[in-house]
Amino acid sequence: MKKIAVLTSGGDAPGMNAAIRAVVRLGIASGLEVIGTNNGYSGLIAGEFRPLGARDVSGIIQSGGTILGSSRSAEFETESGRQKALDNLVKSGIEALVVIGGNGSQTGAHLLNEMGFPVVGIASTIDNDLYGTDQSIGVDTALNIVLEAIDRIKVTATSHHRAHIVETMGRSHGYLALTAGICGGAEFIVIPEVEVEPKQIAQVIEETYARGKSHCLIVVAEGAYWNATRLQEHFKENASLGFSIRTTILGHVQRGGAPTAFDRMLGTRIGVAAVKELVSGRAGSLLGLACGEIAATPYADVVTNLKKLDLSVLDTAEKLAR
Ligand SMILES: Nc1ncnc2c1ncn2[C@@H]1O[C@H](COP(=O)(O)OP(=O)(O)O)[C@@H](O)[C@H]1O
Ligand SMILES: O=P(O)(O)OC[C@H]1O[C@](O)(COP(=O)(O)O)[C@@H](O)[C@@H]1O
Ligand SMILES: [Mg+2]
Repeated sequence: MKKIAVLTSGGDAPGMNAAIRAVVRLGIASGLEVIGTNNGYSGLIAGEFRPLGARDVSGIIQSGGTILGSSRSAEFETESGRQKALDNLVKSGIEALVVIGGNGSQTGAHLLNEMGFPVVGIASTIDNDLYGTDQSIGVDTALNIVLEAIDRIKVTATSHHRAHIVETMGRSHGYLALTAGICGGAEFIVIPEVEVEPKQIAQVIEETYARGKSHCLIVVAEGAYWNATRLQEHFKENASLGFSIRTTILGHVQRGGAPTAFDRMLGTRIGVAAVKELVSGRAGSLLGLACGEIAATPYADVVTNLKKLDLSVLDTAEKLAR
């Protein structure tokens, strides 16, 4: 193998740049030419390739985002779109592809690999919803950003004896909300995996005040039915509840941070493993973290399994916040 390409796809995640740097530098050290694809699968379909040298990845390990750009490409979800991408790779003499991205991106990567083109994946999404890795690149940084916000919100909530709803990202997975809720001492956590009714939340708030607390923090995942917007509307229309409530939706601020040491290390380790996988002639798998080690999981397993969330901690979290 002489020439490989790398791309970043889906929502950007802090630590993607560390992974790009590792792929480029270890690729070059292994005698490979490394090509960067701009803007994820959109760039692959448009044939937007550029050679990446060691200097092109200087000074990026400490930066959030991705120097390659990212996208969500509806065209790549079609067979004709993937065929265009494959034709561009072959035409450019590229022999293998590294896909840095989340569950959607890795599903696309699997389909490309099934078309006979060697692909390896690097687990990267702040949602931590990707099967085949204990933790994806970007999760640790996003969590720390959420926690900084929660700690600050708690200060003002306490001063004003308020209940405060904080919404985290998490399209359909509650990992960020659950973990941030535990670490931030939330009195109640709302995640897509567990159904709740607003009256349960109202009851928790009332009980929290009755126990002598001067704030009540509710952390909700954006993907839950009762997200911050719905809860805010619901409580506004039921103002007779007798408590004052405020809402903060954290949004994209969670994704744009400088990567923590953990995410720089994770990006570096998985990037190195991806190059080693290709150099050894293997492909068709996702590289991620399993019990502290970097491990490869076949794409066939990655795309047919859902990442599980440990729901037992939800109950414990609420007990610990009493
Ligand atoms: N089922 C699929 N088949 C082919 N490509 C897909 C599929 N799902 C997602 N993709 C591609 O991966 C891109 C990124 O996926 P998305 O779910 O938005 O982000 P992430 O990879 O971060 O989860 C999509 O825009 C699309 O191009
Ligand atoms: O940046 P966008 O396109 O608005 O997408 C927002 C979504 O991306 C995420 O931040 C990350 O999701 P993915 O890793 O699946 O791309 C979700 O938490 C959120 O729902
Ligand atoms: Mg995803």
